[in-house]
Amino acid sequence: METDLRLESSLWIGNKRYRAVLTGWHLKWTEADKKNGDKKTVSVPVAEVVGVENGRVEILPQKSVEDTDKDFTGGRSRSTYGLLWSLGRTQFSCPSRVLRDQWTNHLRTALKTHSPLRPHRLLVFINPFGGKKKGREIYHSLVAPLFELAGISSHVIVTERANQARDHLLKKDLTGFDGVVCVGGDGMFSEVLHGLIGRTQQEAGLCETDPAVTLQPCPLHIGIIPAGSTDCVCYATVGVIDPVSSALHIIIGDSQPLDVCSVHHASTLVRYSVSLVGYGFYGDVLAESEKHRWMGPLRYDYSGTVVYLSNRSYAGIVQYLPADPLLSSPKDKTRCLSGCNVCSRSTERLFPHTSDSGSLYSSHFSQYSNDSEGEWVSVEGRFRCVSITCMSSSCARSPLGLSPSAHLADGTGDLILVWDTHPLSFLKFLYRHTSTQDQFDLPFVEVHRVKAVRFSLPDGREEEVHEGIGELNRAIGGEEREYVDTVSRNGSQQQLAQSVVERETMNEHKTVAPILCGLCCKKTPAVSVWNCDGEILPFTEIFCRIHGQLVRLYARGIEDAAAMQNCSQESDKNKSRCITYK
Ligand SMILES: Nc1ncnc2c1ncn2[C@@H]1O[C@H](COP(=O)(O)OP(=O)(O)OP(=O)(O)O)[C@@H](O)[C@H]1O
Ligand SMILES: CCCCCCCCCCCCC/C=C/[C@@H](O)[C@H](CO)NC(C)=O
Ligand SMILES: [Ca+2]
Repeated sequence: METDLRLESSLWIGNKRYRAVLTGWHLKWTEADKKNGDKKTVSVPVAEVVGVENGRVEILPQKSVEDTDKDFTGGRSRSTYGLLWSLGRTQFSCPSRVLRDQWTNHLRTALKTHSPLRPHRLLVFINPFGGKKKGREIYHSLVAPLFELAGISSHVIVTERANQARDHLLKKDLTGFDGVVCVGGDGMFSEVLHGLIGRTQQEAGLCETDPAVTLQPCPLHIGIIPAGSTDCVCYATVGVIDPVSSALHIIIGDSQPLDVCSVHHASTLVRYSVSLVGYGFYGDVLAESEKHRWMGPLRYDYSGTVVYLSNRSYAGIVQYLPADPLLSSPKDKTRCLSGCNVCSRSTERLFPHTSDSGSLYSSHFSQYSNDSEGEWVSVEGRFRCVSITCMSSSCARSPLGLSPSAHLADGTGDLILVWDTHPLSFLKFLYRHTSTQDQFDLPFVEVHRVKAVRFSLPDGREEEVHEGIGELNRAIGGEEREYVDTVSRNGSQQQLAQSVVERETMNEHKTVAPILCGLCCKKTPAVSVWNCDGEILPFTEIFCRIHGQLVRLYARGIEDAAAMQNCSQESDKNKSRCITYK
């Protein structure tokens, strides 16, 4: 294969002559008319070539093609500064048209051969109302031209309502698509996540509602073009919020597996999460921020302040199933970076090459109370917040995230327990998220690497929940119903998932009732709500299980930014070698 693709000839870039060689994995060109010691070589891995077109092509900001006989243009993804990528474009001139055609054909074949995960056809959902409402503009001006250069055909749907993307993925024909791209924020990603996981389980005949079932990993990749308010999933898997960098990761077919947490209540599936399942502070902030959506991304800062000042803590019982402490620890001060060893070893553990793949986990979860690999641990008390995160959950506000040493794809989540404490101590904890100071190095904070978590209220608290809701309903004239009514009325799992989401909207006043009581009626509520990747859950008592590597993103994890930055400070010669061979 390597020898079939090899091609070598003289090429011109501008008025300089180069000796160019395609070796299969790399395209290299070396200055031809200089003494050996002064010759510079540029080496581009074929895997990072975006596309090749005949003629002299300009791509951004607007595409233009000058159709010449002997020229071709190559686009490559290039690290401009640290984790930020841009499109590098080089126009080559050949001695003849025949040679030009040979170059473009060889390069295109090399792309197919050496980057098997490159998408050919993508389904794109744009949320026109996410973040600063720039989704459409971002896609059409920054992303579509790159997809076109890469020869990717995309079917674009601009959503007209919430949950349209999820419903489409659950019901419509997806034949021929290699991946699904969402242009929006974490909420839009969550829609795609639910649609794809649900569809995959439907087709595999698996019951999503049963937490003991080993779910089937999704065959389609997910790409995220960030255009939301927090864009935490993009930040934590790419390292920057930049639509062009994300588009380039999609084009070259980068593949990053991701753990997913399924959240259940009384034998029903409530939602999936990849980032934060948080009770207490983070739940309250979300509930408060929903009232101020009009503020855009600023609503979180405003609500964070309001909730902090209301100084709340909540009683609860947390039970958790610890992960194997020999594999990794949330306090080991490591970072999950591109090519992470802990995640790679987990791939072998999660998908062993046996005929009975997944058996380890299905047997492991068949009896929660009698687990053979570890014992459930139970703690009870008052908490400022209880958070479960499958990944670091880093974002612009908190560059190292909720749990800086969490792994994207190790099959575990980190449980962070913040016990009730003095308001200033809690502020210290929050503030440490914005710096490199260790937020776990505080006497009222615990962190555990876990496989499953159960949260329940101390005896008698459920009644207080209903009292709180009743109180508010009486105040606003709503009617009181049991949560579980709606759940038991639905037969199929898919209807169930949908009904839960729809019910959240319908009964929002009930789910946020305790919070509103706290803020408006100046009464500290007995219970908080759960924030599940930016959505409020309609239940307080939940069970969470982490499913290792259930989905794959078009991303490669965080590259070691320090190394990349050192790279960009080196000489040109070293720079190209460093970026190329890293
Ligand atoms: N056309 C639409 N009209 C109304 N809501 C929509 C539409 N399309 C998608 N949505 C919903 O909008 C919600 C928020 O969208 P999105 O996540 O893109 O932006 P965001 O909330 O600003 O960002 P983030 O989630 O990163 O904080 C999502 O939960 C999604 O279900
Ligand atoms: C006095 C300084 C206080 C600063 C407090 C900073 C705390 C930042 C922690 C940010 C964590 C973000 C976790 C991500 C959650 C997402 O899943 C979710 C959906 O987008 N976002 C939100 C805001 O709930
Ligand atoms: Ca994880």
